[in-house]
Amino acid sequence: MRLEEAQADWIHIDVMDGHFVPNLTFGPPVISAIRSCTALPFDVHLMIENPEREVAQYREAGADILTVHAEACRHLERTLTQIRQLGAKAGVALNPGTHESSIEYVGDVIDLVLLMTVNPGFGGQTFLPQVLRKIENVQKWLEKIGRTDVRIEVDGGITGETAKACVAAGASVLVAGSAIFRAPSFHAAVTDLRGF
Ligand SMILES: O=C(CO)[C@H](O)[C@H](O)COP(=O)(O)O
Ligand SMILES: [Co+2]
Repeated sequence: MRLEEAQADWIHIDVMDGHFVPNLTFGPPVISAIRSCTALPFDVHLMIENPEREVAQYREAGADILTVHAEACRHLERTLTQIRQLGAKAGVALNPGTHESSIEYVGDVIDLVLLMTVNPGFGGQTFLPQVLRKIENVQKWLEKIGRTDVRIEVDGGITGETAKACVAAGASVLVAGSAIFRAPSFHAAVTDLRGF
């Protein structure tokens, strides 16, 4: 697999339902079909309404990390606990316009915080620099509650330059779509991003 050769650490998979975001991708059958292609962890980003109804199917399909949007969950704590009970790592995602205080009371049941650095729905968008302050705030909050094991992931418009600023602010997982898939060499693109 080309992403393994490129030495990517995880495969980030964007699931969009056409309701939570104005775009539609695929569901568990496609994830299940590609599961046998690689042993790399599947980092599944669920941009779907009411994810609690579907997390078990995505886990069954091969997700290692399941990230749900705080904006899409009526009972966020319950959904994150449900993901952990399924044996997956639980991630919570925030849109650029959502304040970090919306995850203040779920600090005990998360393994990852995904901060969207574009409005979700499409690849190839421009990084929103105002999210850098949110990365710093989340990093400080995780330190305060003694959860420095929780990773901060950034997603959207990540390039060499924006990656550097995100890592300086506290991010440790970089999602890159266009920066890898539009590059002449996947390996060179991953190596570039790993430099930060
Ligand atoms: O969740 C996403 C969009 O909703 C994608 O993961 C993200 O946009 C990655 O693509 P790019 O690096 O091209 O911005
Ligand atoms: Co994503």
